[in-house]
Amino acid sequence: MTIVTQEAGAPFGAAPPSGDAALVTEGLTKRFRGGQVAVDALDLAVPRGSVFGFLGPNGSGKTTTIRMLLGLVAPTSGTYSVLGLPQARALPKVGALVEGPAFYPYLSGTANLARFDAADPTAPGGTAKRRIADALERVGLSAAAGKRYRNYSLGMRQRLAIAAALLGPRELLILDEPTNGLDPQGTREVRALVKEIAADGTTVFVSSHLLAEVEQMCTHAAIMRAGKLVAQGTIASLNGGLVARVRVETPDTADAARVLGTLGLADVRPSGGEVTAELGGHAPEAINASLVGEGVAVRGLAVVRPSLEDVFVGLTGEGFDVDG
Ligand SMILES: Nc1ncnc2c1ncn2[C@@H]1O[C@H](COP(=O)(O)OP(=O)(O)OP(=O)(O)O)[C@@H](O)[C@H]1O
Repeated sequence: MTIVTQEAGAPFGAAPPSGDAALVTEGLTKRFRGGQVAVDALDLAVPRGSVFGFLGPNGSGKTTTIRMLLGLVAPTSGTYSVLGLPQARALPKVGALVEGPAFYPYLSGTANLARFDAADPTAPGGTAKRRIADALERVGLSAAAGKRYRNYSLGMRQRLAIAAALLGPRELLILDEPTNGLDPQGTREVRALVKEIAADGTTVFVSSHLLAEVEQMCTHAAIMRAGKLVAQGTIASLNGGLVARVRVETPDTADAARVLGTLGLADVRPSGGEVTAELGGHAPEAINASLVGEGVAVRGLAVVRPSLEDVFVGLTGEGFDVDG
């Protein structure tokens, strides 16, 4: 699906090439009445087969972007393409979870999905039973299929919501903050499920305000701040812009700094009780052996790898504040 919109008076642009991308946006912008720009000239490219983390503090424009991609909100300007198909053909191949579906507490998982399926005009009625059983199986709820929804744990409830998004063969699954409000167990269940779904070949586009979650669950990420894209790419490439450092805890900071310098480590920085330096290609155990061999009292030695939070801070000069 390729949707092209225009600013008043502006010419229509060409649809972006979708190539091997599940989602592409070019200059996608949403300005709400009252003038607030929720999404500002967003250029996204989501490769097929990726688990793509759409990361940003609350209020950074994630939900608005997802609503535009699903045709729920009209963009002010810009273009987007879903699975490289016309909208009517793309949407049946897209499962989405935006604001959890309302389930009936006194109905079973199966009965809830049946109601959900019956409300979808694009779902073929004759295969409903099979598709519901398959969806429940896919999210690991077959054994609890006959249990009432109100007796489900938080994780089971969210897995049922994801099952509702998987009631047909999907090439793309879009999940808006799927772990929000879950307990730690439910969060683990949903993260594991996302990985399983992706392993089956479905592209997963998942929004989150949790850096660590995206780092653990995703192959790629885009980082948003105040409606604008800050960075996107593979998790490794995003982190790769920053280098790993070694941190040595020692009372002998001057000696430790000298040894690290002799070994050829760059950017050696001694400060109260510790010395840090760029790890480069050095093996931490070799660094430790050299320090100890030179009589440095090593109390601790750690390799500090850059996180997405460091990337965000490096690019924006701000902390990643989840409250936006
Ligand atoms: N219908 C609307 N009318 C006016 N402003 C809106 C509307 N919907 C969202 N906004 C504003 O647009 C900005 C982006 O909101 P959005 O919900 O897309 O962000 P988000 O990153 O998904 O955050 P959250 O995780 O809190 O939902 C916010 O400042 C929000 O207040």
